[in-house]
Amino acid sequence: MALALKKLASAGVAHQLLPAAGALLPGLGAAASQLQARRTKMSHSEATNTFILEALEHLEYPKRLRKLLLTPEREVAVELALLRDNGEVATFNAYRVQHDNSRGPYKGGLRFHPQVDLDDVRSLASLMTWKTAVMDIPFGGAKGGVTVDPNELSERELEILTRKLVQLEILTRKLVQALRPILGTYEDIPAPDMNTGAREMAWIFDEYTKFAGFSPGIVTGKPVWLHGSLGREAATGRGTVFAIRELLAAQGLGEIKNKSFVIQGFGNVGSWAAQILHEMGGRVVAVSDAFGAVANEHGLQIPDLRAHVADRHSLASFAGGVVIPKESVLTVPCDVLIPAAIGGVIDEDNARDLQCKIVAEAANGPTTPEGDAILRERGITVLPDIFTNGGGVTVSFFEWVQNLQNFKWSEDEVNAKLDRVMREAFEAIWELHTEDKIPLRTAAFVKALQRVTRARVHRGFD
Ligand SMILES: NC(=O)C1=CN([C@@H]2O[C@H](COP(=O)(O)OP(=O)(O)OC[C@H]3O[C@@H](n4cnc5c(N)ncnc54)[C@H](O)[C@@H]3O)[C@@H](O)[C@H]2O)C=CC1
Ligand SMILES: O=C(O)CCC(=O)C(=O)O
Repeated sequence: MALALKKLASAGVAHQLLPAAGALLPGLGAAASQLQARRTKMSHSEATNTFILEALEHLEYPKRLRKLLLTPEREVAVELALLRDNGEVATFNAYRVQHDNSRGPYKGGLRFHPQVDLDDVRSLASLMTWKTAVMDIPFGGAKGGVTVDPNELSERELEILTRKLVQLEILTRKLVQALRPILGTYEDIPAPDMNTGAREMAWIFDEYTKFAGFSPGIVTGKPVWLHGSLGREAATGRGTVFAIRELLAAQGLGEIKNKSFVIQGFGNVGSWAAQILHEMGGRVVAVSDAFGAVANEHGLQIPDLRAHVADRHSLASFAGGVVIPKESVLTVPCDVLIPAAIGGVIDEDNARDLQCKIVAEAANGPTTPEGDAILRERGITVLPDIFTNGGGVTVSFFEWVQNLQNFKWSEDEVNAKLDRVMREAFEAIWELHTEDKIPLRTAAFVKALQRVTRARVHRGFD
């Protein structure tokens, strides 16, 4: 605690915060443990707030800041109507939550998933605030989502839905904020997340450009031939691998070569992480997606598996491995387990069954607070999501910078810059972790809270 406060003081903030130290956040520890003690499952945002509250116990911040840090600045919910190919009208709920912009424009992905709801998006938006702060890139945090299963929409309908989302967001925010649209190159910049990618980002760019004129920086993760950045598609997976490499070195466990990995989720993040681990000599012994799982204790031939899936074959029909139940993938023995799909998959029901030394959270929010407590107890190191998957938003930042400059960096340049950002972020949280003897997740939240609070306090509250 002392160290964290000392660091805050050296950042020139403590003098503004410490006078209120008498008004320490009372009951924070109690609140966190009450939440943990609840028998019913926490919502996604309760889970995220539990981690924030735990980190706040290491920072003597005045109570008045607590609500500011825990709750989003703006939430917009819209209903999108879509004329289906069969002539019927369907409606979909969509959300954009802007959590914090103390350090820069709101930034965060847009997810199309049947389980999306406001609480989910709220939690993901908060994680973006802490992620951009841990990575030390000048953005805030936001997230968007549409409650839809894109597999049930034709390609034509999906495009219409995306266009409507942008139009309705701008329209709704204009209504709420009188003339000030909430999306903007310097306001709120969406990006890919689950079930969205370069195709959807191209539609968003095109649609927004109709309102505001040529605006490549309005969205990141665009196709490379349409103002996207080289390296963005692979960036989250690549950053995850860099994060694991740093941890292995810091723990004296050696290199990625010959280590074994299991990956849940074989979409953008999971498949790129698998590819890069494979190129570095790692053995990916099992992978799963929403429909099945495949394993090979000698290591799957990842380039062949990626080609197999790209050819629209099911993952489980890959001949180079054996089919296993997809639920069992988390408990396959390995050095490093990489959840790279949905949230809340490691919980109190399965955390005792994991057979890995490290969990590298490529997904957002894959571990519940209850699951996290069990992993800590078992001595399994968790590389937290707000650092591990920060490579995506980091290269989004690079894409945005290139767009602002109308300039293009080489892929090597992008990857080298990503490597440096990941290393510096790791060093910062590793230092707190070792000096203050706190888990890496808590260290990451403490570092992020310090950076966000410092910016907010120095900007003032008027
Ligand atoms: N795309 C990006 O740049 C970033 C993504 N993330 C996070 O990474 C995770 C994955 O995102 P993407 O790869 O972009 O999504 P994606 O849509 O490309 O792929 C998701 C994968 O997860 C699988 N999946 C879904 N439900 C599953 C389940 N219940 N069990 C096993 N597999 C399941 C899908 O079949 C698919 O293979 C998400 O949590 C996302 O928020 C985080 C940072 C950036
Ligand atoms: O690339 C971005 O701006 C954000 C990606 C994202 O949604 C995430 O990191 O969770």
